[in-house]
Amino acid sequence: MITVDQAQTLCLAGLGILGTEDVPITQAAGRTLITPARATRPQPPFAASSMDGYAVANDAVMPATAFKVVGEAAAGHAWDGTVQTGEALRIFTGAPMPHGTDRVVIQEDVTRDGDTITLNIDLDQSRYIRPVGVDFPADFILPSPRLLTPSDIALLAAMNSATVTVSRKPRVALIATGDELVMPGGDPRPDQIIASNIFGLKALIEQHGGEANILPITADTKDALHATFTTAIEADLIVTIGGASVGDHDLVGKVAQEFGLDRAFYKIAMRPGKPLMSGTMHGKPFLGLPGNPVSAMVCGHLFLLPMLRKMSGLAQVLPTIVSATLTHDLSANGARAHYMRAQITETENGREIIAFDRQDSALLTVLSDANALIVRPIADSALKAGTLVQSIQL
Ligand SMILES: Nc1nc2c(c(=O)[nH]1)N[C@H]1C(S)=C(S)[C@@H](COP(=O)(O)OP(=O)(O)OC[C@H]3O[C@@H](n4cnc5c(N)ncnc54)[C@H](O)[C@@H]3O)O[C@H]1N2
Ligand code: MOO
Repeated sequence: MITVDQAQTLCLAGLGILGTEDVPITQAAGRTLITPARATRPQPPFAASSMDGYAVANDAVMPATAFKVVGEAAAGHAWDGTVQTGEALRIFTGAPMPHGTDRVVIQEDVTRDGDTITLNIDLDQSRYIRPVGVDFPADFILPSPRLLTPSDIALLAAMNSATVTVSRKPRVALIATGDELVMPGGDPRPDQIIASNIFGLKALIEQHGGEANILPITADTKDALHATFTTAIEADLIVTIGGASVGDHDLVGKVAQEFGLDRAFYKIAMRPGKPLMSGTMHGKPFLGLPGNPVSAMVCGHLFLLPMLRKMSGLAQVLPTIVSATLTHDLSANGARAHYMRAQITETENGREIIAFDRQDSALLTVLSDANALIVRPIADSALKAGTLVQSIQL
C-alpha cells in the first residue's frame, strides 16, 4: 500500500486550472482570484477625520484656548476654504481635513457657545486623522492566486473593483453506490440506511469553491454503474463513494476500469480510508472514496479538497498542519497512518488537543463533534500527555 503523501501526489498529478471567468464581486466570495486586482486610487483618497469634533492647527492647541468656528465639513461634503489662525472647522468622522488644520479635537473636549469653542483643560492628545492611503496606496495590488474571503470582497469593493477574474468552478459528480442507500426524506426498508456522506461532501466541495452534482444513487450492478459513469463523465471530477473494498458487491473499481478508468493507485496505508482509489477516466480525474461515512469525509479533506484547490488554481493545496499539545496518553499506532477524530481548543497554555475514544469510521456523531484530526504516522510509538502532535483542522 502506498502512503498518504504518495497518494496525494498521484491524485494531484496532471491537474490544472479549468479556465477563468469575470464575475461581479457579489458572486466572488469563495472563488479563486486568478488575475491580481489593482486599486486605482488610495484609500482614504484624502486625509480624513476619524472623529466628530473640530479641525484646528495642532500648534494652536492649548487648554482653555478659544477658536472661532468658520464652517463645517461632513463625510461626502468637503469644505473648500483654508482655516486661519484662531479658527476651527466643525468636522465629522470621514470628512476631508481642511487646509490649515492637522488635528481634530473631539467634541467631548470642547465647550461651544455660538460660533466660539473653548478647549477644555484635560485634552485627549490624539490627532484623529487618517492619512491619505493609510489603508492602501494608489498602486495597491491584491495578489493572486487567492481564495477570496468576505474580507477580501470588502477590500475589492474599497479598491473600486466591481468585477474580478476568477477560475471556473470545478464541477464534481458525486456518485453514491449501494443497494442499501436511500435519499434523506425517503422511505427506507428495515435493511436500508440513508445516504449521508454525499451530502457532507457536497457541502465540503461547495464551501471550497466547487460545484457538486449528486447523481442518482447507483445500485451494486455493472449496468447501473455503467449508466451512471456515462452521465458523470461530463463533470470535471468524478467521485464515487462506496463499493471500493473487497466484498462480492464492491464493483466500483472493476466496472470503472471496464468503463475506461486508468487507475493510478488502489489502497493506501491510512485509517480511515484504506480502499481509496484514483486515476483518470477518459481524461477526467477520478476519485473512488470508501463508503464508510467518516472515511469518505476524511478522504474528502485529504484528497478531494486538494484536487479541487489545484483545479481552482490555488498554489497551497494540501491541508494546513497545526501543532497542538496532547492532553492525554495515546497508544502506539499500527501499519496505517491514523487520522484520529479530535477536538482542539485554544487555552491559556496554547493549543490543546484531545482524541475521541471512539474512532470507528461509521460514527458521524463523533465526526460532527470533532474540529480536528490528529495525524498519527505509520508505526508511531505510544505518546504521553504533553506531547506535541500534528493535526489538521476541519
Ligand atoms: N474483508 C475486508 N473487508 C473490508 C475491508 C478490508 O480491507 N477487508 N476494508 C474495510 C474498510 S477499511 C472500509 S472503509 C470499508 C469500505 O468499503 P466500501 O468502500 O466498499 O464501502 P461499502 O461496503 O459500500 O460501504 C461501507 C459502509 O458504508 C456505508 N455507506 C456506503 N455508502 C454510503 C453513503 N453514501 N452514505 C452513508 N453510508 C454509506 C455502507 O452501508 C456500509 O455500512 O470496507 C471495509 N471492509
Ligand atoms: O479505512 Mo476504513 O475507511 O478504516 O473504515
